[in-house]
Amino acid sequence: MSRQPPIRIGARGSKLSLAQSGLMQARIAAALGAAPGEEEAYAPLIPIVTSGDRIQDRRLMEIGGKGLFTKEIEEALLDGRIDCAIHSLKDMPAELPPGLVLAATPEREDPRDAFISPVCARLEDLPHGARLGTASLRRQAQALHVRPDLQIVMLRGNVDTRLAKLERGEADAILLAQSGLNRLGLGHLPNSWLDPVACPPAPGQGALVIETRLEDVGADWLEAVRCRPTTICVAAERGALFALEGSCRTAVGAHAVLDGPKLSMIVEALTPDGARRFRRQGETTLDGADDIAAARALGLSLGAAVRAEGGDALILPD
Ligand SMILES: NCc1[nH]cc(CCC(=O)O)c1CC(=O)O
Repeated sequence: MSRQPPIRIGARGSKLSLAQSGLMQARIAAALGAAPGEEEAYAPLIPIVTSGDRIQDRRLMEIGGKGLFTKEIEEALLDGRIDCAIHSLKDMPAELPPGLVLAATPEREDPRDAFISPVCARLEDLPHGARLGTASLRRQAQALHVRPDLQIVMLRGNVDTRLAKLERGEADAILLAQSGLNRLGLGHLPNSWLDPVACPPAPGQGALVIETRLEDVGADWLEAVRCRPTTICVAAERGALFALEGSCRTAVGAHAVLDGPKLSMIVEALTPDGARRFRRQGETTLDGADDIAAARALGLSLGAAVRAEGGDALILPD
């Protein structure tokens, strides 16, 4: 017998995290049989502050990596204080603590990176030596690959903070995930988007994921929010991440698309300065037997090929 309501949802306090948790709260409550207005009774949001939320001024990788946004939430899950947590899939490390699982992935939002600038319409059009604000090693390397003249300025913080820094002139342009902007009601801000094949986004970008304890993975309410095509695509992308030992210290992009039974994907990794880029494209036809494993295998093999070619040059030294 799986857990009955209430299903307590652990939520970080950032605006984006609250927006994402709010979206999923409505879906989960509906799956549990809640009528409109009963969301808090069926699926209450439990606020949790993480170390990552408290530290805003240094690069993620310098302060301990992706795990900083998930550690306190995962402790609450393991202690039984909450029953699930909603994350951006791209923020999840390749491996989870024992006892926890990424239990369900709903429909993916727009996976692309968006370009926002008061100066010009596209990344390619930035003036020589312009300042691109980002704290993401992948965005830095991908931008420098096409525009080695650009100056990268560290622009960390949540979406609002980064937009405010752009407004104040701390950078000439920034790159942000379109999905996050959409969820915050700011989807109209970008001037243009990076092509996801030419410049693949982070593995899993645009997808949310529900993390639970292992024993709850079969619950009916989880089944109700799963999206099969998204699950297949992100299995491939996270396979590539795993093969590349992806962390905040490697610039890895992966983008998978499912068209009927045909799964195609592109994987790339770059040296942090963007000077060298290693890419593999591949596809497989899914036969319905174990599509998620087949998708992950495609990502693993393309990722391993990129890793073999790029070697240690792909990893940012300490
Ligand atoms: N690293 C920050 C982060 N984590 C998840 C998102 C939103 C994108 C998503 O849902 O994948 C963002 C903002 C951004 O990259 O612009």
